[in-house]
Amino acid sequence: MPHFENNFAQRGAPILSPSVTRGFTGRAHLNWEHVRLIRAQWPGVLIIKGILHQDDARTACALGADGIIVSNHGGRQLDGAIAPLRAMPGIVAACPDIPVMLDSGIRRGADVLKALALGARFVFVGRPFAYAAAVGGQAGAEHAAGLLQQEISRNMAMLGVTRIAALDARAHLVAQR
Ligand SMILES: Cc1cc2nc3c(=O)[nH]c(=O)nc-3n(C[C@H](O)[C@H](O)[C@H](O)COP(=O)(O)O)c2cc1C
Repeated sequence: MPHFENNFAQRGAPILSPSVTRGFTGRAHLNWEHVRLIRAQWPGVLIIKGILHQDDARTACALGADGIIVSNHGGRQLDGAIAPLRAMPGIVAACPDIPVMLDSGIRRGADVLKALALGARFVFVGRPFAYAAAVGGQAGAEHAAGLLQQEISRNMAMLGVTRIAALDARAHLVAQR
């Protein structure tokens, strides 16, 4: 089983153990210097997840991130954190040269289309697939993926869009003030 390796990595009980205790002993030591060190030591693709502010996005780009996932971790961490969809435009503008991706709260095909229209190159889905797998195993997850696919296709038809690349915020979204 994979182990959570957040902060101070310690091998221990697997994530599914009922007796697992996760070590979040102090986070004050974490800063962008760690990203710089990781970038220097890791020659592979480096994606930074959890960015919600364009200044952080700019820093991540400057430090050599290959991609960003705009995410509030499914709204499970900082209560009141903004929705990734709201942060997207500023972050896409701040990082024009790397893929900007998004997760958190994607539940329907229309949510996927909104994220793509705002400039997301990929959209990820967490709990819906976890729930589907819990209920129906692989068939459940495939069913959930199929539902999303159908909704995306149907909504694109209703928008009059035939290609994902044709999605555009100005044409297909209305800004709320
Ligand atoms: C049970 C659970 C554990 C998670 N643990 C982590 C984690 O350790 N690190 C992290 O970056 N995100 C974590 N996430 C957040 C997911 O990676 C993802 O951002 C989120 O589920 C996406 O939102 P959604 O579930 O609304 O689709 C976790 C999510 C769930 C449901």
